Formats: sequence, C-alpha cells, structure tokens
Amino acid sequence: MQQSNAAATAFYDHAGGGGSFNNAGPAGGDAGDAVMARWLQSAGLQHLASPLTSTGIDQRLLPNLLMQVRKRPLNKKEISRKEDDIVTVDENALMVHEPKLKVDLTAYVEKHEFCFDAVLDEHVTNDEVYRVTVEPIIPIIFQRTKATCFAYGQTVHGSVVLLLISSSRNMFFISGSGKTFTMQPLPLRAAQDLIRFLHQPVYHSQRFKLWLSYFEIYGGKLFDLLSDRKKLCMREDGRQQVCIVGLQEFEVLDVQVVKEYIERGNAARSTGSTGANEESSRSHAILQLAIKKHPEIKESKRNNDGNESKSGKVVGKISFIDLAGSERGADTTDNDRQTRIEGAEINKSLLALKECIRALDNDQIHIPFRGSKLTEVLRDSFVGNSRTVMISCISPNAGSCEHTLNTLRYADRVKSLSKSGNPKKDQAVTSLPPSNTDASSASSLPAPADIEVVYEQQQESKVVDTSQRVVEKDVYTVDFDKQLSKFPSGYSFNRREESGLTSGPTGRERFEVNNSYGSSTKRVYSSNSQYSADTEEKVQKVSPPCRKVTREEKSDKMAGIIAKKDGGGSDLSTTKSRQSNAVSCSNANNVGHRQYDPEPPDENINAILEEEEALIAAHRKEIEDTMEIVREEMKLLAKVDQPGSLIDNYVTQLSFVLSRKAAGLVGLQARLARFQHRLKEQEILSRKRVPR
Ligand SMILES: Nc1ncnc2c1ncn2[C@@H]1O[C@H](COP(=O)(O)OP(=O)(O)OP(=O)(O)O)[C@@H](O)[C@H]1O
Repeated sequence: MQQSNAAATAFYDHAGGGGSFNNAGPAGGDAGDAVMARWLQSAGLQHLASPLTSTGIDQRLLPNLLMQVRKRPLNKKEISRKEDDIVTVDENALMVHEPKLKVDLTAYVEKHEFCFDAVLDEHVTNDEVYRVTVEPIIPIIFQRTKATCFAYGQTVHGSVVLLLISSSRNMFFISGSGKTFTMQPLPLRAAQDLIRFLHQPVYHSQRFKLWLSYFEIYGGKLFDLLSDRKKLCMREDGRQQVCIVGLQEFEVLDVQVVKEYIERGNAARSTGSTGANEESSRSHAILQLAIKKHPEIKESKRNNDGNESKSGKVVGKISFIDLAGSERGADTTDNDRQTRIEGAEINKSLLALKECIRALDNDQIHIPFRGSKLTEVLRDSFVGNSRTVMISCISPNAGSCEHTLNTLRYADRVKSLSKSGNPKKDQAVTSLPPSNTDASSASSLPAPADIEVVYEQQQESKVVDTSQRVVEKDVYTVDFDKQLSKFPSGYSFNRREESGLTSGPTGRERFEVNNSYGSSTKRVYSSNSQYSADTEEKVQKVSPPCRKVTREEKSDKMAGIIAKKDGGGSDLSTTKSRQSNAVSCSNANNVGHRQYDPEPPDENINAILEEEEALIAAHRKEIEDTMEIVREEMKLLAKVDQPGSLIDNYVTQLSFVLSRKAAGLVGLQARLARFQHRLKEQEILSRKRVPR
C-alpha cells in the first residue's frame, strides 16, 4: 500500500494547480459583492471591498460538512511496550488491522477500511490541520456564517483494558486520541486570522469586534468556564433564538488574550469543584468566537458593566467543541449510577448531534435540535448559513483498537448519512452515468466548478458475501479533487504565500507530504507488527476495498460523466455495471458489521434528567416560599407582642401560615420520593442490561 497523505496533498495540489475554478472570476459570497468590488476598484477604493471578495472565495463552494480523521503517532510508552501501530493511512482512506483470535487461539488480523474527506496521518502538523479545516472558513464568518468545528474520539484517563494478543494476556494503558492536541491550537489560530480581518478598513469602520466565550456542558447542565464555573441557564426567545443567560463574553483584541482565556477555561474545566480530569472527559467544552457589529455609541453612554457585547449584533460565529470522550458514552452498564447517567447523557448528545448534522445536510425542514443540550446550544450555529468540520481523532495502538473502530464507525455513519456522503439524496449526482465511458468526451467538460463530487451509488448496509466483494473491488470512485476544489485557492498550502490575507505567523512550514509518509508509516507498522511472521493474516474484507483513483483516471471518469450527461441515455449494460459496482467505501464499512451508533437514548434517562432539573427547581422555589413564610411569621410574632393584640387573629393566621408551610414541604417530599423511585428503577434496569 502506498503510504502518502494524498488527501491533504490533493487539497493543496488542486488549489495550487489552478484550473478553471481559479479563473472563475470574482467570486464573492454573492454577485452583489463582486459588483461592489469592481465598482470600488474602478474608483480606486479597492481597499474598502470586503476582504472575502478580494480573496476570490466563494462560500457556496465550501462543503457544508467536512469530515476528517486524524491519527496520532504512537507515544513513547506505547513504543516502549512494543505496541503495534495497527492503523495505516493511504490517501483519503485508512485501514485498521484488528488483532483477533480464532476459537483455536490462532491469531489473525481483521482489516477494516474507511474513507473520509481527508485522513491526516501522524506526520501532519497542527498548522496543517488548521489550514485544511478552519482557515478556509474564517473569511465567511464575516458573511453571516456560523461554523462549528468538532473533535471526536476516545478519551481515557488511566483506564486499563485487557486485550488478548497471540494467546498472551497483555495490559495496555490507553492514552487519549489527540482531541485536545488537535483542538487546542485551532481557536488561537482562528482568532489570529479573525483579528487580522478585523483590522481591514471595511470591518474596522463598521465597528466589528471579536468576542470570546467558553463554557461546558456536563451532565446536561451548562457551566461558564470563564466565570468560576457558574451554572448557566439556556433560554429560547420568541424567535427561537437560543440565549445562554449569564454567559460571560469577553472582547478580544489580540491573540495573547485569547490564549489566556483558553488557559483559564481549561484550568476551570479540569479543576472544577467536583471535577478534575475525570470530569473534563465527560463534558463537552465549547469555545465560541463571535464577530459582532456594534452601533456607534457615544463615549458618555458607553455601557461599562462588561455587557457591551449585548449591544452588538452577531455577524458570524465559530464554535470549537471538544466533545466528551466517545467511549464515555459506553459507561452505561458498569460504574455507579451517576456515571451511568452521565454516560447516557453523552450518548444522547452524540446521537442528537449526528441526527442534526444529517438533517441539516439533507436540507430537512425539521432539525431535531431538542435532542440534547449540546444540539440545543448549537442551534444558532446550525441554522442559516452554517459549516461543520468534524475531526475524528484516533489512536494507532492495538490497545485502542475497539475505541478506534467505534470512533471511525460513528464518523462514517455521520458522513454516509449526509448528502455529500450519500448520492441517493442528490439527484444531480445520481443522474450521472458510470465511469467507464470514453475519455474523448473530455472536450465537452464544463468548468470543474460545475461538477459535483461523484460517488457510485451506495448500497444500504447489508451482509454481502465475500466473493461479491472481490468483484466490487475496483469500483470505488470519488472525485476527490473536485471535492477538494471546493476549497478556495487562496487557502491552499502552495498558494498561501500568494494570498496576502492568509500569510500567518512567520515560520509556518510548508507541507512536505510525499517524502516521508509512504515508508515511515509502513515501517512503523511492519517493524512493530507481531503478526507478519507468526500469525495468519485473515483479510476478512468487512468493507470492500477502496481503490484510490489516479489523477488520469479521475479525468477519464469525469469525461465519461460529462459525456453521459450531455448525451443522455444510459444503456443497460452500464446501468447494470453501475449497480453491481455500487458500493461506496464509506458505507461499505458497515457491511457485515454492526453499525456503530452510541446507544439510543434511554427514555428513562431522559425522564430522570428532566425530573432532576424539576426537583432542584422545586427545592429552590420551596426555599423562597419558606423565606416568605418566615417573614410573615416574624411579622405575626411582632404583632402578637403588641399590647392589645387579638390572640384569635394570631391563631387563625398562624394556622394558615403553617398549613402553607406544610403543603410546600409535602409537595417537595412527594417529588423527592418520585425521583428516588425513578433512580431505583433506572438502577434495576441498567443492571438487567447485558454488559457489552
Ligand atoms: N498528532 C499528534 N502528534 C503528536 N502527539 C500527539 C498527537 N495527538 C496527540 N498527541 C499526544 O498524545 C497525548 C494524548 O493527546 P490528547 O491529550 O490530546 O488526547 P485527548 O483525546 O484529548 O484525551 P484526553 O481528553 O484524555 O486528554 C498527548 O500527550 C498529546 O501530546
């Protein structure tokens, strides 16, 4: 297998390679911008044009959902324990070599192959991750875009798993998969670029400002990480706008301040009152950078209570989300009740997130935001003009194999449910004819910008026999270049120097992808592998092999597609061949396999969480009422002590007050008893569940 990170390379190559996309004329967010840019230019005022217009970025060409996977390198401990690197990366695909044992204890390897928009291997730096994920989105934040960037993957703090390899019992300490490592630099870099944009006259003159907030969702509740972990409430206004009451927002003028806030938030996250690390892996941390447009305010009227942010109108926003460890959602069978409830809450939010991404990507009218606190909070980031980047982080070591597969299956599921991952939902794509058409029709190629990503028709996940899979072997075709071409040229590695706007901090290294990937990844795998000599390798293709398409083949394919598109007509044989070839790499992973979804939300858990909220609210209310009653009692006592007071009045009023007091207490006690009963029920139910 050729080892190269061509997924990333393709991003850069394509954009760097020019092509008609680059010549597509002024590509602002809309035609008006382009007209305005030309008009300003004619008047010698081009510096007032929207920076977006001048970068030639067409936000409509950015994919709505970008799904990437990042593999971290083996860490020192894993190397010293001679753990195997079981993940190999090949362009936009990766293979997990799962060590397994037969019943007779013979070892074998089961391979699982996955394809994503891009797979970033262990040599890819954080700089490069930023460039292919967040950087292209930054300019469109100024054009009313709400973007969301997730990191997803296993988080383990000193957990120990036992794994059987080659008949011997080995113990592995699992490390995190790199979510924090990946996510942490992104907001900083984004802030740096956002601030640079803010300095452009067009934004400066409109009083655009950058605001930062940082909060977490833990056990279905919101806490402000920049305000002593104060509990926050979420409210929806009449226009269904989500508002997090009490969330502190801070204006940021330079990157250093952003860094300090992030550090402060991270510290609060891991050293909270009940917390420490264990807790942080069970919470979703959300850092938001919002661009707001502020009205002109006279100095004398300036609001100095730190709430100036409220006067600004949100123009665009980018949210960075460090999701709770994926395996935490699995903690629903063991551990104490609290852990199980939290695990269920994580499951619920991961499922809800997937459902929302799916619904949005398919332009569904109803988006199930209410599925979880996480999706409710993100509601305004998803509606309207939105972009989502999901980075699934995986560990390479054998000890993490199960978690790695679960992470990849979740990502695969999200992607395959989305429009771009499922051609059935895209008429334009499904109507395209098969690949093996004469390349001579290339002359009729329209501009690449008009061509959609081409996937072969996907089959629903079902068990397909192995011989069939061999036939299906060579048919996976994704015009990845086209997919990548949706990214603007100004935001490529090779071109970035040419784009004045994208010149970041000095010392950003260029991405040398082709020299080290091939050999090194392979070397790591084979040198560490125990399987090659003494184990039988079972290539049980749970997923049909994905073949990476060469550049020439891609253009051949494209030519065929266009020829068919122009010529119309689909003969039986091609239709047939297309159908028999119809397996996408993405969906194929599920063939013969349980699809990985977090456990469906347990209705009981939902009810418990709701009742818990209600109980706490009722308790608060009861205290308020009691205080009111105590005040009345004090007045009563003061009155009765007055000379000439009427004892009958006192008795009647005291009786009334005490009845109210008792009624309040009885009501709260009844609610408490119901809640206790619920907890008991939940405990019994989860104990009945067969442990995984
Ligand atoms: N791509 C990478 N290159 C080099 N080191 C990495 C990479 N990804 C992760 N690491 C290292 O691996 C370790 C675990 O990473 P990280 O803490 O980001 O994991 P995590 O998924 O956030 O887990 P946790 O929530 O438990 O911290 C860290 O020491 C980190 O520096």
